[in-house]
Amino acid sequence: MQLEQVAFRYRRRAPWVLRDVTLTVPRGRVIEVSGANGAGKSTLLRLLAGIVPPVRGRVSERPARVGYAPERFPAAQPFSASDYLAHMAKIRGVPFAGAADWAERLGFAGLLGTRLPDLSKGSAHKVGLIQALLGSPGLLVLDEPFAGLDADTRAALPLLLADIATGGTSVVVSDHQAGLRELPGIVRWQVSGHKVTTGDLPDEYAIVEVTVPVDEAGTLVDRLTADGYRARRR
Ligand SMILES: Nc1ncnc2c1ncn2[C@@H]1O[C@H](COP(=O)(O)OP(=O)(O)OP(=O)(O)O)[C@@H](O)[C@H]1O
Repeated sequence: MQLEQVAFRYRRRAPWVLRDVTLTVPRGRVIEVSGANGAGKSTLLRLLAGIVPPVRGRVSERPARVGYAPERFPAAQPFSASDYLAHMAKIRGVPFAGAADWAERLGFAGLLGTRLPDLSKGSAHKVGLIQALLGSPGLLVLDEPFAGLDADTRAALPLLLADIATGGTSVVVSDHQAGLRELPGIVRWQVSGHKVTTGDLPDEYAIVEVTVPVDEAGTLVDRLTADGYRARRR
């Protein structure tokens, strides 16, 4: 999936939130989107998920099935969690059993019969996550998924997301709480100054991995740095 020269603002003549955003969403990776409050992270996520269309530019090759969990789950709805999820599964044409599996993995199984307005904030948030995960989306977009989660679920979520990415899904996550900090292979995007910095290398650069004895690592990094290369010890 690609964004080409995408620009977005919420109203005509309002300030641009994002401008000239050109990027490729890698398949099968977890992508962490960070940036200051109000930088435009949620806006970028809405553009990726197709909740809002770009004002300028083009979004192409979005996977057919997209899962999206907004920052705040709208819990003021007169259904039980399981009725709500069964309804969402039906809309997407996927079996409800998937919702029950995710509920189990997120420690929510015992609350499926609870009415949405009676759920705690964190539990309601889990319903938002479960509905996004339904039906194996090719693109999974989660806005602040760690917010309000209990310690066990917070600890489990990074590996669960990595697992989903392994199946080929692009998992895009905005995260103020550094919940994904330790995840190996994570792709990092930074939103600031209306732009998105992806850290992608320009075509004329390559990454070379070198294995050296531990006691030579520091010297090698210093030498490469002195020679003008970007080197870091892993
Ligand atoms: N529905 C909306 N209508 C008008 N302006 C909006 C709307 N949503 C966001 N904005 C504005 O767009 C800008 C970017 O907001 P956005 O929510 O994308 O930032 P963010 O990086 O996700 O912030 P935070 O870290 O606080 O969640 C802000 O100036 C915000 O006021």
